Amino acid sequence: MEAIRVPGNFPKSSCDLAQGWASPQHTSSCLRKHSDVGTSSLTHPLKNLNSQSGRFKAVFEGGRSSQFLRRFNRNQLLSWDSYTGHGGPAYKLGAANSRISEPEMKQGSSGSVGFSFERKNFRSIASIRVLGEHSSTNVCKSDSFNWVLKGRNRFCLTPICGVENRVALEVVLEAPPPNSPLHSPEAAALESASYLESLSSPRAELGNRSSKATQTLTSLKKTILHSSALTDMSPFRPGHLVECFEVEGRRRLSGEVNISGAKNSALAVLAGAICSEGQVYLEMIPDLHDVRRMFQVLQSVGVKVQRASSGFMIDAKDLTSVEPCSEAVRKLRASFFVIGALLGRKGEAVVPLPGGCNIGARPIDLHVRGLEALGADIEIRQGKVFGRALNGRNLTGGSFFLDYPSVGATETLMMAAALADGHTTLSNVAQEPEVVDLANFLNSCGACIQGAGTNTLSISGIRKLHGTEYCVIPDRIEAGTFLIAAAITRSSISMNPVIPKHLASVIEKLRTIGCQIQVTRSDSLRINCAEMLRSCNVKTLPYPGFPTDLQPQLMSLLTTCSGQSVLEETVFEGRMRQAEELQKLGAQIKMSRNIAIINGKETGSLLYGAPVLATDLRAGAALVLAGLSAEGTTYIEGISHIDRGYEKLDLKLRLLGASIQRAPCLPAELTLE
Ligand SMILES: CC(=O)N[C@H]1[C@@H](OP(=O)(O)OP(=O)(O)OC[C@H]2O[C@@H](n3ccc(=O)[nH]c3=O)[C@H](O)[C@@H]2O)O[C@H](CO)[C@@H](O)[C@@H]1O
Ligand SMILES: C=C(OP(=O)(O)O)C(=O)O
Repeated sequence: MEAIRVPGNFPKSSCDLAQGWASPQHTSSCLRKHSDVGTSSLTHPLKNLNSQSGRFKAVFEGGRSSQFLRRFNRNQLLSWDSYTGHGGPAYKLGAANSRISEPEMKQGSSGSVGFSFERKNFRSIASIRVLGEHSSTNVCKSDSFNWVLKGRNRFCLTPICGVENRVALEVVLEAPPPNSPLHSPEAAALESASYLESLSSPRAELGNRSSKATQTLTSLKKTILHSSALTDMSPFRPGHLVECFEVEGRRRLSGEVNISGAKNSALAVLAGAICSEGQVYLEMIPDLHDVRRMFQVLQSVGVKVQRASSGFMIDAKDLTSVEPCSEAVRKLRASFFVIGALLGRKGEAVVPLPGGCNIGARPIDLHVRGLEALGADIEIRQGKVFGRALNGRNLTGGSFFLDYPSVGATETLMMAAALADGHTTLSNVAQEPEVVDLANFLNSCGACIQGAGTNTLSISGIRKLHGTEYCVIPDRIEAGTFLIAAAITRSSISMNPVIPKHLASVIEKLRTIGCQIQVTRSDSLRINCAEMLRSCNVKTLPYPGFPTDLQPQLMSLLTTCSGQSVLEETVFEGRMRQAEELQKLGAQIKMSRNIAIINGKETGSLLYGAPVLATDLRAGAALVLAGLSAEGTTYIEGISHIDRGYEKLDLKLRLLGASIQRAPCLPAELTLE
């Protein structure tokens, strides 16, 4: 491999800080102030490199000055792409480091530079390694830099340790052989990295999610982004290069993590917005693939969706169709719940059978039978559910007992009954916080729903619902995932906003195994974990029992606890597929149907990094957590599942000090060849 050294020469006094680390603001001002210093030059002409040579190494010294990078640019092979000293691309691209606390991230970030590699010399970037080096008296650690692939031949590098007087970076680029998949047009899949990083605008990035919807509807009418930009999807195609998470384990986490709005509430409330004929302003809507797909579902029946202020404005006044887009519906479970709202509003609906996590059969019989009890005629053919009010106009109130307290069926029927003629009683309903959130939302639109949070709902139908402003609850499953992340890494972290009551069963189990959890404010939690945690037995149940959506993550944790744990999944029959993947990391798990017997030995098992596959959303989260604890590197494929339901999981973990990156990888079926 050829190496090019690029020396920089920056005066020491200007940017030094006593501790060797600066706040981003300080770094930024240093960068601006001294952009005219530095005498970088190429000691080896890059242009002499043979484009076929495969890889080269470039070493930058003193590389924290934009000017320095501009000069580097003039050597033609690297072209300066973007630079900001304060709150610009570094922020937007999600550059993060454990040493930058979240409030600092909000205000600005250290300098970020984008590099473009001209294609005449390098066809594409296969991988980048950024290495820190000792320089002068300061130590620059390798995790003091962050990089993001921005496409086939562009990447963005962010030196977090901008205060270092003399910094050396080593960037290794590999130009793959001409027949590599990277050279095919499909290499555009690499751009998914930048897509994922750019999912939210800088303002939305870890922003103040706890703020309530305070703006008036009038001011919110000044929307800032049109809806077409809200539903862009990643260009993944089967068989092409995909992203995986690369997790370096055995690092402690610290700091505070910001919890997003609840996925399952947001999706239900978005479906519920169809019930309203007024303008609905929603806050705490997380930026997730599932939410974007839900926007597509709404838009396909004529609902207007616009980003407004820090939330979204939804206008379902003029519905143009009762048949939502099949492609979007088939990608998530909650999309199906719109059938209740459409039948309620229009007296008819045609909704494809839904998708969602592959965790069991997931029938819709309770939805169907419940709708029939409300006066709908339902027929299922060609993968679609055709429903219409028997009287040709509206649904009518009725009584229905759910054989199982299904979350989705309760939500579907609540929406339908809210608009039906007359009174409805639903018994043995789900009591999950997301069900209560939907009821609160519909009531804020003028619906009359009583009993949410108990096992019986009493609903008086109201023909027309009005607009509202509503803030979705924080995601208890995301919060639970971070609690377990702290436990599996034996760390101490805080989180906010949360509703501690929603996590009661989870907190209780974590305390049983030895974690200390304090409710520090009404909406904040802190967890401290000792080195030795002990086993426990857990069974998933409908709320307020232990949530099935945290079972896979808990399984990862229990593999590291001393003694034998028995974990039973009772909600979904196929939700322990992560066990097989955890075994690849060395976990001692014996499966018997839906029961996992986990042996953590006397001192708890040590996991070892390996390539694994996320088979669904929470299984993916479980593997990330296991990777955080494992010795070595864990590569997690199938992370599109994780992006369905976690808002920037990797960025949030990095902010806590984890080493987790998105990296391009060949999907399993290609690597088998
Ligand atoms: C988008 C959303 O909110 N998803 C959540 C919702 O899924 P979802 O609403 O699909 O889950 P349900 O509560 O409906 O499912 C629970 C059980 O009931 C069964 N069932 C369900 C409906 C039906 O008509 N017939 C039937 O037999 C299911 O197969 C499953 O075994 O609740 C689950 C249980 O808390 C969570 O894991 C999901 O994250
Ligand atoms: C199972 C889940 O989601 P969905 O119901 O959307 O598949 C989940 O959130 O864990």
